[in-house]
Amino acid sequence: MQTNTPSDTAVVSSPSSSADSPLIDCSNVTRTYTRGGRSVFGSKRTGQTVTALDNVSLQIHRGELVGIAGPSGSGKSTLLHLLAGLDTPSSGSLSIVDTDVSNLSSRQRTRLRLENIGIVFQHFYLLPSLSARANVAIPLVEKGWGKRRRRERAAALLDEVGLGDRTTHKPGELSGGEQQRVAIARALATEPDLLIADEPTGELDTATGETIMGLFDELANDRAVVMASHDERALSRTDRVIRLQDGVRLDDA
Ligand SMILES: Nc1ncnc2c1ncn2[C@@H]1O[C@H](COP(=O)(O)OP(=O)(O)OP(=O)(O)O)[C@@H](O)[C@H]1O
Repeated sequence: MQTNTPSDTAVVSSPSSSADSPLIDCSNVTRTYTRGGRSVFGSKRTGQTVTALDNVSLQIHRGELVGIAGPSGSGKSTLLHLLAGLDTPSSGSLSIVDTDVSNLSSRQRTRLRLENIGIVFQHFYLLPSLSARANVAIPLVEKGWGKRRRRERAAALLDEVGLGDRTTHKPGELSGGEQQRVAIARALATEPDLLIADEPTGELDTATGETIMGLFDELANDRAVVMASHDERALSRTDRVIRLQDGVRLDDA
């Protein structure tokens, strides 16, 4: 388990933040990559430098279900990783849940994610040897909760996503849609304000994808849900879609 210094906990937003302020405030964000690390130089491709995101601005509020779309290589994952606090911009400003993430250390971003952000991936990433309930409880272990409290909370979350009768099943005994719902329940364990999902319906058949989108729609009532997707059917269920091409927002171009 990770121990946190006082400066780590200081990054967590205060509950006094305004209800109207955006959960995500991204202003003129650029992210460049180089093969050996990040670069401060370059536009588009210069030698080994790639501009994956180019001067992107957006705001996302509580209550919104927002899609991020674009062709392969357009910068969706790069943007999602920034919004999830997994990465920091090369330039520009990015605030997540009233916290300026631009200059946070990796440890401080870990803390921010644990307190405020749930993440769902295309491939679920459940631990195969653990029950659905134990998988959902993993973030609560990191938060230091006792076993009984963790089990109760995990069972309640599985009930919330319609898997109340599957708590002791292992991932291998569940369908793809059920596994994704376990992954969503796990992402919700710490009651995050922000749920980030990368291709959440990519592994699922159409009907199961629809079920997951219905769940996201409900979950966005009292938090923000942001999902990157190639799936136009899933994107049509969102409140709005931010479209990227070559790292640029199409509606800004
Ligand atoms: N770690 C990295 N190092 C170097 N270049 C990278 C890195 N990650 C992404 N890129 C490049 O940045 C650009 C955007 O990539 P990104 O993965 O964000 O696109 P994407 O829209 O998510 O694509 P896909 O739909 O195929 O997942 C691409 O040109 C990609 O090759």
